[in-house]
Amino acid sequence: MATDRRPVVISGPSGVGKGTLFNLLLERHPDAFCLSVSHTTRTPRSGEEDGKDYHFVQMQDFEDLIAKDGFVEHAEFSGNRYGTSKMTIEEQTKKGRIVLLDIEMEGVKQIKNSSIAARYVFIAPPSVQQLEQRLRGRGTETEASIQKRLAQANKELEYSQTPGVHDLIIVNDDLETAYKELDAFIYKPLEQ
Ligand SMILES: Nc1ncnc2c1ncn2[C@@H]1O[C@H](COP(=O)(O)OP(=O)(O)OP(=O)(O)O)[C@@H](O)[C@H]1O
Repeated sequence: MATDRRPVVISGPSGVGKGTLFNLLLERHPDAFCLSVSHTTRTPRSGEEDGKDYHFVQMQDFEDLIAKDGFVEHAEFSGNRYGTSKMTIEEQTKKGRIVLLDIEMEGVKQIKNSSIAARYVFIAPPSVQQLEQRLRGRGTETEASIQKRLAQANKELEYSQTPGVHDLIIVNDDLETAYKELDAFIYKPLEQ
């Protein structure tokens, strides 16, 4: 069991392999982790479940929660709001699970300014060219979306160079090697 129970914030450019690494952690340590479920004001897509994929809420409820300082981070994308509530993190941590958060750069900045004590891992690609290959290989993005993600990736990579932001930067070149580094970091004994 991990002795350091703080939530683990994992960030990195789209397509770098965050989802793949999360899935490996969940698969290899059943019951040890949980993915933080975000709040959103967008309407559910077919197949999405309230409380599992997202907590689907009305705009007014979302704004009330902001006013009560209930979010560790929140942001707006294409007219919809998304956020991670403090209560979600606290409830899961109380249940004995280590909360894994998949958060983009602006959210990382907000969590660092919040009252939540977390650990920060950045996943970097071996190169921007390889990142582009992975995004294309995944087959989920349009050309415009790929270009948008690559432009954003450059900003994320630049920010990741800021000293003191991340506790660990992992280059996801060979997947198994990257996984081992992440696992070792999470299970590293708590520093006295
Ligand atoms: N080490 C690796 N070597 C080669 N391919 C990889 C590696 N890690 C992940 N991939 C592949 O790269 C693609 C992108 O990975 P993934 O979907 O996990 O990225 P992500 O960071 O979660 O992206 P997003 O933020 O857009 O959700 C997938 O097709 C995945 O199988």
